[in-house]
Amino acid sequence: METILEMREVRKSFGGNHVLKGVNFSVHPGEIIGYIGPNGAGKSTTVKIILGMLQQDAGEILLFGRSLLDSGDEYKARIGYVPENAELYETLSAEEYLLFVGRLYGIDEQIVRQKSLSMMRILGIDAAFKNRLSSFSKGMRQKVLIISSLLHNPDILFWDEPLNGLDANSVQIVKEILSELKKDGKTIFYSSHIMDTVEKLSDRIIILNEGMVVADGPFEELQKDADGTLEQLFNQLTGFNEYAELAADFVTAMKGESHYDA
Ligand SMILES: Nc1ncnc2c1ncn2[C@@H]1O[C@H](COP(=O)(O)OP(=O)(O)OP(=O)(O)O)[C@@H](O)[C@H]1O
Repeated sequence: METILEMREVRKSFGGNHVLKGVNFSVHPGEIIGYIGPNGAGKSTTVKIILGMLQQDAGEILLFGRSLLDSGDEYKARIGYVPENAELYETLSAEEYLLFVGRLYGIDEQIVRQKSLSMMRILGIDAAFKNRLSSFSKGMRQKVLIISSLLHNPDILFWDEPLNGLDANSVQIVKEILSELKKDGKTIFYSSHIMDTVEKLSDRIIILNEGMVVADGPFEELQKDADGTLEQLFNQLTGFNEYAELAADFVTAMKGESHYDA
């Protein structure tokens, strides 16, 4: 089957911290992939490597059929990225920020203004089009980031925690938008900690744990081994079953009754 993205034995360490220990997976055009794992598992690191923001120590990445090592920068015009913790230019208005992003992609100003305003209207934030981003709430900022990642009509989306800060209604819209984008032939690679969304939305789920892919398949297939929800499967595969004990320890620590020395 044709692939749009291939990770082959990708490794990355920060000092002595071995974050990616040989990551392998493939993504096919038009798939919605949920990339999940515990905090610090290396999800954002993986995406940053694919986007050329970090360099892997070893392994190969093929995007659009070419190794990233000899792809130059042009491939980035076909990618839409929502970073996990984006710094927006606070002093710019949403309009100015989106025009700035549009300019980076070489899109005509009038088209950017019209697209931005329409998308903002649909997401319910068009009244703030001319307001400074410093006045935007967390969810409003997230919506601006989502819009900015789509202005250039990319082929593949890398959305890191796209539902961050969104209210339940907005989550619903964004989920539907992802389904529409899929229908339009886009490939979507996203990470999220909201397990029931990942379970329902993803064609395939890739679970990263301790630097390795520990599960890769449609939920229905993964479920055969777990016989439960994605959350239960996630807990099982990441070896996490002592939450009750940890919660009790946490409250003990809060009261200053913990046995750990400073
Ligand atoms: N620039 C960096 N320098 C040093 N260590 C880093 C750097 N970026 C990431 N790390 C480390 O790499 C590990 C993986 O981080 P990463 O942000 O990829 O995790 P994640 O799976 O996206 O986590 P989360 O679910 O919390 O967002 C963490 O231990 C983190 O501290």
